[in-house]
Amino acid sequence: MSAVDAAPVPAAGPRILEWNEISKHNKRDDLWMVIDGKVYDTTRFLDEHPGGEEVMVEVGGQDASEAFEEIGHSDDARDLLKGLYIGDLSPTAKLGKAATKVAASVSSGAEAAKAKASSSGFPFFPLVPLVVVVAFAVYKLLELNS
Ligand code: HEM
Repeated sequence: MSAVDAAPVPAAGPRILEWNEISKHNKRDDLWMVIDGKVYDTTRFLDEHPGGEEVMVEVGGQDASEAFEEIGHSDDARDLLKGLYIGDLSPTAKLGKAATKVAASVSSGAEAAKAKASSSGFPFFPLVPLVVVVAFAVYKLLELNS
């Protein structure tokens, strides 16, 4: 074997993966998942997972960050991830997720405000523009009087 053959393959940087590819790997015998923007091939690890196979298959081909964090996995579990790493989620896919999250939190905020308004028995929510108009009128009156 020549010296050239023995040389390590130069790192080409992480493999960038899109959801259309990742989502195909959602089966017991071919199972990927994304945790914090990194893609892991968990197929080999499946039958060793102390939490069982089922929970892993459920998040196969998807973003498992929340599920992974919710369990409160140990540092040992995080170390295991390194051996399963196969690439990074593409930056545009990450942005898409961030946008979805923002939209979801904005709408859930609005839903919460509505729920709050209706649960008090009085519809405060539609009154917001009225309050603004009244406040503006008072401000103008005070301005005229001064
Ligand atoms: C490749 C990703 C994962 C790895 C390397 C991993 C590793 C581990 C390890 C080492 C444990 C033993 C406890 C610990 O050390 O924290 C564990 C337990 C567990 N994991 Fe995972 N896990 C992964 C993904 C997931 C996902 C996605 C879920 C949920 C959907 C999950 C659910 C659980 C549950 C329920 C337990 C049992 C906790 C208990 O009985 O106390 N795991 N996992």
